[in-house]
Amino acid sequence: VTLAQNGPVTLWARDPAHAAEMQQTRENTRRLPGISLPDSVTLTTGPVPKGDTPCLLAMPMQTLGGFLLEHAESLARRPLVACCKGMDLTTGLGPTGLIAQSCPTATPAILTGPSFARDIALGLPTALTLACGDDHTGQMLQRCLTTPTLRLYRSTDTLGAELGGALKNVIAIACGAVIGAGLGESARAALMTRGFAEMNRLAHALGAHPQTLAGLSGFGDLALTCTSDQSRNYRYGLSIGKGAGFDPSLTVEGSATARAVLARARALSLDMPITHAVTALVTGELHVAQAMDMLLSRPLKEE
Ligand SMILES: NC(=O)C1=CN([C@@H]2O[C@H](COP(=O)(O)OP(=O)(O)OC[C@H]3O[C@@H](n4cnc5c(N)ncnc54)[C@H](O)[C@@H]3O)[C@@H](O)[C@H]2O)C=CC1
Ligand SMILES: O=C(CO)COP(=O)(O)O
Repeated sequence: VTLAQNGPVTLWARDPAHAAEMQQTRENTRRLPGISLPDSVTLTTGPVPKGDTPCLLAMPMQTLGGFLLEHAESLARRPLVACCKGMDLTTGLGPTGLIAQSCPTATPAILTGPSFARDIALGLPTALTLACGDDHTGQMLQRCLTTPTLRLYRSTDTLGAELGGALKNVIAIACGAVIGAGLGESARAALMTRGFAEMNRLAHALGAHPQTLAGLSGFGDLALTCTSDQSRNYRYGLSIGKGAGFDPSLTVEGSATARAVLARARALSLDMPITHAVTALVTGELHVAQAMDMLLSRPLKEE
């Protein structure tokens, strides 16, 4: 919706019936009700159109690998901008890592940072990170994808940018759980801060630039997602804390990502206690009180 201000946009959808419905109503009533699709958005379905124009890949993380393999021919030799946040359970890779593996002739990039889809579509001011290892392509993407209300900052650190977006969702589930369980805002601040330390520990071990985590894609998105009940990850955590049900059709990236991150951390002998606690919460191994006991009873250490 926001990119349509810059020129024509083709919106590809995998479900022909849904594409036809969006074409007719000019609205995505399932995912973004109340927002009109501008006239410059054209709906398409079937094979992804070939070409050399950038493609934005906006789908849940655990479906990205299958999508890349299925459409590899159409996606070759063009910039592919991942919009998803997470770590693939099968490979332990983030979105740009998966793109590099599955579409080796494409140029991987990632668009990430603090932003709710509805805020962007409503034209509310938003700032994001656009990371691309090839800075020439990154500059082109920054120009093409910036709109009057969406301001993009450029980076070449795709690994750091994608780790920030993946890891903040895990911490947001933890924050939702403590608020839902009535454990207080001081506990949430502690989780956000120690969660950020955990994010930095993994990012450093994997070779990300330390400054990237301090930017929009790391600290910025952590601040938004851990404090807003617009966030599905935070709301999922709230439901765990309250012992309430949660709509399973909603995309909650932090749940699978917590498990994928824990597996990578273990392989690197890294201590990630909050990720461990969130994994135990989402798999039902521990209740919130037990997870909190586990965190509080750890040996005392330097900050
Ligand atoms: N909604 C938001 O505010 C934001 C979402 N994101 C990220 O964007 C990614 C997608 O999230 P949302 O769009 O919110 O989820 P959503 O659940 O609203 O929509 C997911 C879309 O992906 C499609 N999809 C599902 N499986 C697919 C497959 N196998 N192949 C192709 N398409 C498939 C669905 O039909 C649906 O249109 C997530 O990684 C999320 O973290 C990032 C920033 C903001
Ligand atoms: O990534 C987001 C905000 O930057 C969206 O958060 P949720 O996926 O938790 O809704």
